[in-house]
This record gives sequence, C-alpha cells and structure tokens, in this order.
Amino acid sequence: MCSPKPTVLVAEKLGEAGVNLLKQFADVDCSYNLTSKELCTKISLCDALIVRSGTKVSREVFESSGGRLKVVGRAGVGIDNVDLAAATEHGCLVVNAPTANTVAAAEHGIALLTAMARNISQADASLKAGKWLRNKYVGVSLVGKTLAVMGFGKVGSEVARRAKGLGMHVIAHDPYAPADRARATGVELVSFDEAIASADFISLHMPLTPATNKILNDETFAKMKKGVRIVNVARGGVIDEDALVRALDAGIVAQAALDVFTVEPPKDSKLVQHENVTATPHLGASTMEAQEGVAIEIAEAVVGALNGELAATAVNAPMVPAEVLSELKPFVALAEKLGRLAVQLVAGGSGVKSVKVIYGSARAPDDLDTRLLRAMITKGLIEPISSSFVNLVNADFTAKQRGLRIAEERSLLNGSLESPLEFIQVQISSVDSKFASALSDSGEIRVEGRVKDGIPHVTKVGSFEVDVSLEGSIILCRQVDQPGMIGKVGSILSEENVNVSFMSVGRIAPRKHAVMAIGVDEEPTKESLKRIGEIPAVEEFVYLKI
Ligand SMILES: NC(=O)C1=CN([C@@H]2O[C@H](COP(=O)(O)OP(=O)(O)OC[C@H]3O[C@@H](n4cnc5c(N)ncnc54)[C@H](O)[C@@H]3O)[C@@H](O)[C@H]2O)C=CC1
Ligand SMILES: O=C(O)C(=O)COP(=O)(O)O
Repeated sequence: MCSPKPTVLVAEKLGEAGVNLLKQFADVDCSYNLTSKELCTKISLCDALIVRSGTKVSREVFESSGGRLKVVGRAGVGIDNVDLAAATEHGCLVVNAPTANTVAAAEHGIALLTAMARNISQADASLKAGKWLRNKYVGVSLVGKTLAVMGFGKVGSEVARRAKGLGMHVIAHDPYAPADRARATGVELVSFDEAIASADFISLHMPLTPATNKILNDETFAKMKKGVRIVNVARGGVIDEDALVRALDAGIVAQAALDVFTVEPPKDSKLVQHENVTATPHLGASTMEAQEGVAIEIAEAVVGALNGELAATAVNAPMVPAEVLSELKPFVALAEKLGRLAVQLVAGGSGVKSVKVIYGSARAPDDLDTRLLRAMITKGLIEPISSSFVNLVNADFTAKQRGLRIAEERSLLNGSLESPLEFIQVQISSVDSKFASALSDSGEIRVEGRVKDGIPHVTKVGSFEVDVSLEGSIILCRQVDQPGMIGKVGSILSEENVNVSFMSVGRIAPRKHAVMAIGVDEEPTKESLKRIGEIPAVEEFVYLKI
C-alpha cells in the first residue's frame, strides 16, 4: 500500500534537529554517498531531496524523478550544484537555507586569513614533524593592510566587519550591493580593477555564476600587487586554479588560503600541496551551530513547500511575503478558476496564443505583485487542455514553451485601498468560442471575476453580467429572456438529482437575450444537458468544469 506520508531523501549529513523535524511529517531516508546512478534510481520514490554542496543535482535527476520530486532543499547557500533550469522545467521548487551559515563562513574566512598570515598550518605540520623553525615561519601583520572583499553580500559584509576589528583597511567590490550599506560598515565600494590592484589581501565572497567563473585568472593576477594574499571560502570555480599555481610560483601571489575547489575533493594536488597554500576541505559552514541552524531552516522550508506553502527562500520561484500572500489568497484561487473557465470556452481547434489579463485595483501599480496571479491564471489556462502540471515554479516557462503570450494590464480604480484587487479579467483573443456569448464586442473571449466574502465569483461573461460562485461546475446558457426559464432548467436538473448551488441571469434588456449561469454541485448527465439544449428558447449553452 502507498504511504500517505511524503518521502524525503536526505542525501548528505544534516543536523539532527532538522532530521527530527522532517520525521514528524515525512518518511525520511538518510542515504549518504550515493553515486549519481543510485541517486537517479532512488529519486523516483521521493517527493523531496535535501543536499549540501557535495551532491550534483543534475538534469538527469529531475528526468529520473518521473514528476514525483516536488522540492529540492539545499541545506546551505550556494546552489551551483543544482541544475536550476532543469528544476524549473520540471516544476520542482528549489529552496535554500541562506542565513544560518553566514557567520560560520565569515569566521572561517577570518580563520584562514589569520592562519595564512602567520603560517599556522605549515608551522604546525613542521613542529609535528619534529622541527623547530622559528625563522622560516615569520608571518605578516594584518593591521593597516588593505583587504578587498569581493562580493559584499551576507558573508562578505560579516568578513568586512570582523576585518575592521582587526585594524585592516577594508574596501569591497560588488556591482549589485547598495553603496549606503557598505558605507554604514565603513567600507568603500570600488571597481573590480581598483580592488584587486590596491589590495594586500583579497577575500572572495561572490556566488559562482557564468560571470564570476574564473574571475581570478592569469590576466587579473597580473594586475595585482606583487605579494598579494588570497582567501577563498566562496566557490573554487571563481579562481582559475592552474593560473593560481602559476601566480604562486611567480611570487605574484605570496599565499593563498582555500576552503573550496573547482572539483571537490580536488583531483590535482599541485595547488593543495603548494607550500604557500593553506587548505581546508570545504569547512566554511561546518560548525555545530551553523549545521543545526541550517538543518532546521531547510527542514522547515521543505515541509512548508510539501504542504503547498510558498517558500520564503525559494530560489526558482517568486518569494511572496506571508502578509502579501494572505491578502492575495482568495484572488489566487479566482485567478486559476478564471483561467480554467476562459480556456474551456475556446472552440476546439483554435490554438490559444494570446491572453490579456486586466487587474482592476485602486492600489498603485507597484503595490501589487502579480507574479503569483499570473502563474495561477497560466495554470488554469494550460492544465485543462494538456497533460502538463503547472505550478508557480514552471508557469512562465511552460507558457513560453507553448507559445502562450500573457500580457498584463492594470485598470486603476477609485475604490477602496483595503482590498488588493477589485476584479480580474481574462481575455483570450484570436480564437473561436464554443459559447458565442462569451465573446466581447471586440471579438475576444472575456470573463471577469471578483472575490465576494472570500469566495471567487464569475461576474461577467462576454458582455453579460452574471454572478455565480466558482465552486463546483457551471452551465452557461443563452436564451431569449422570458418567464419560466429558470424553472425549466432547474426541473431538468432536479430530476437528475443535480443540486443547483447558484443561479444568476444577466440580460441586455428585458425580453431580449439573457445569459443564465447555473452553478451545480454534481455533474449532469449528457442526456440532461441535451434536454436543456432542446428547450426552445435556449440558443446555446455550455457546461464547464471549474
Ligand atoms: N565555504 C563554505 O562552506 C560556504 C560558502 N559560501 C559561499 O559564499 C558565497 C557568498 O555567500 P553569501 O554571502 O551568503 O551570498 P550573498 O548572495 O549574500 O552574497 C553574494 C554577493 O556577491 C555579489 N556578487 C554577485 N556577482 C558578483 C560579481 N561579479 N562580483 C562581485 N560581487 C558579486 C552579490 O551582489 C552579493 O552581494 C557563495 O558563493 C556561497 O556559496 C557560503 C556559505 C558557506
Ligand atoms: O552554504 C554554502 O554555500 C556552502 O558552501 C556550505 O556547503 P556545505 O553545506 O557545507 O556542503
């Protein structure tokens, strides 16, 4: 029998508090040191995967999951070991634990900086080998020296604060960091060239991206002060390691202290064995405190994501603050239902390519984040007509892949600022409709909805005003407006024991055309739908599953 609990694969050592937290909610499989093949085999039985930096979560892993894998949790910061594009394409959320190991990484950076400056590891090894070399291991002082912090993010800024405490003159380079935040720490932001040319010490704290890959190379080493010292607790790949060996041999770089390597564990020992290199095996985040913190942070994020909550630390989906989310929640449901409604009104054979969404709101345009709503409209539009599974993670990607363009517009209203939205309107242009009355005067399918008492309602179909809660399924029916129509349709449905939850009639003018919208709790049989269609005054009708 299938277990009702989700299964979480923990593929690398995770703090006990995190594992215990996961166990309250899921079946937890702690399997370390899996080969890529073993991981690919296991993953098809897992709903979530938790890794650190030692596991490559490649495209193959997502492909092998057969759609079951919903969340990858990175128990740490760097997500360069996770194929984010593949995760997004497979609708798999990636979350990380971005804050719990910041101080540990910064402290390790400072530990390496000071250990390197005073030859601690070399002197220790020499003493243990029975030598007493006091003249060989004369170090350099830190006070008054210039430290360039490359990447002034969470770790970089903590390193900067600590280095200032050691009496160093700290500058930083970070193209995206706000200058006032740097200034508040007493650090000047400078250009890349200025940073590397004026530094006595360089400490690397940027993520590994295509732009930072091998950012320290033969050319940039040549621009540095002779005798510069380098610390790397970021990612090995930001340094061209062969170029670093050459720079060390040439004396351009006097010393390097490295916690991270392009390939881990490093295959080529030339760098690690170099006598001017101090090396640790990726220990930046490895303190008792950081590992417990990271484990709890990631376990909470993964459990939340498996419960359908939007993760605050999502890496490949919009992060929606809790207060914004609770405000938008009923509109999220409305958005999906309007998408479902609109697409079911399209006549078979018309490809849906162009959709316009209008958000009616009294709030200023930048006070409404529509990414969540757009994703849910996309889900509503695509899921009824395909086998794709669409969620917040892959909505934009899936729409793009299907050639579906979604344009968004704001209609600024004068109403109350209390609610984030008054209405959402979905238009599908250049298609035929199986319910001609859903077409507006300008020829596109148009449905509009509002939230009433927390429940989504459709309030407009084409040019007809209706009012039906979008809870079960609905029958839309256009007829010549005349007495007795509601009774006729209602009695056909009651004969079938179909419960009518809601009924509303929208008409252009008395005794002309009207559109009747009927909400039903059960699915009517084909026969009863046929009988509704045969009522003489009925001109067209459609049954829609919401
Ligand atoms: N050795 C270890 O165990 C650990 C390593 N790390 C690594 O440390 C690095 C920094 O982590 P956090 O500070 O938490 O990340 P963060 O995202 O807070 O900071 C990174 C900073 O780098 C900047 N940046 C991006 N591109 C840049 C470029 N081309 N030049 C200069 N700066 C650039 C960003 O604007 C950002 O301010 C990451 O690579 C992370 O993976 C983090 C924790 C532990
Ligand atoms: O958080 C990070 O980016 C790290 O590099 C820490 O890696 P780890 O979790 O110790 O494998």
